[in-house]
Amino acid sequence: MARRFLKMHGLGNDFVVIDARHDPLSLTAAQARAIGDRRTGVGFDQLIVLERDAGADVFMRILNPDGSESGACGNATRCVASLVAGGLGKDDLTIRTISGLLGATVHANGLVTVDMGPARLGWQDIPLSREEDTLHLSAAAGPLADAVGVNMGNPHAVFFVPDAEAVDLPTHGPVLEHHPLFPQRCNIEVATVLSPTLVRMRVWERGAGITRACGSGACAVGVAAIRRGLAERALTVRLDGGDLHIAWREDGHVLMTGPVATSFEGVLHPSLLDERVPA
Ligand SMILES: N[C@H](CCC[C@H](N)C(=O)O)C(=O)O
Repeated sequence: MARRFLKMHGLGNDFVVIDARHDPLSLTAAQARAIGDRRTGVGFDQLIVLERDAGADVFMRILNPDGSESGACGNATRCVASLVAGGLGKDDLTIRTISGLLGATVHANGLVTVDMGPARLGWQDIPLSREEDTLHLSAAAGPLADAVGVNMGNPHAVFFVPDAEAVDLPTHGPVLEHHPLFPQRCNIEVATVLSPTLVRMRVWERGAGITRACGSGACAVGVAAIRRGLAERALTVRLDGGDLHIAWREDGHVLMTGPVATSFEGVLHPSLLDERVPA
């Protein structure tokens, strides 16, 4: 069966969004990988499937290009909020993920704020494979060491470095993503504090590799910088694709504000959804 989709992005972190609220769709990991191939499929950093939810305006399922599922995607949550708000004719929304219920507000200027929920900081929350102080993780690769662990609905390890531009992420990112300290693998951020209100970051995403932006990663970087005493509770995080504004409230919730964009709409050819498609 052919399926309509939207291509959306937040700061160049791009998504195939399939609205399955009226026509349920259950995708296998192999189907997600097929759609995600940038030459033989459509290509995406994350595949988002919208479903109906009895207790929220919408449920969003988040799949990586390797077919794995994630509990959070900050940039896609902004895109989904903007899309669903338009359809429902309201600016304040609730969005459920497998990690919980999020609140979002679409502002008159088009920017969207998502309450990404509380940052979870215990070693079991990240999760780690053994008890460790999440302010100083033991996982290391090349020059990268002494990370801060943060769970934003998905796992993150933030490495502060003198110059984030100089880090060889294609080499060290996958080693750290698969480090034995992280039983569910990990999203890896390298960050340089430019001032107490401005942090530069680059990301190696679990299941996706280098992307131009990662919203949950920007939240994790903000929280990590604040925990280390390097930043104020409201700051700008500068990603390859642009800036996100992050605020860590006293109650633990992390607010993320940034832009959304729609680039095109299309129809998936039925062969991409064929179960026999090679993985
Ligand atoms: N790009 C997303 C994160 C995707 C997370 C995914 N790579 C994982 O946790 O496996 C964001 O804006 O937050």
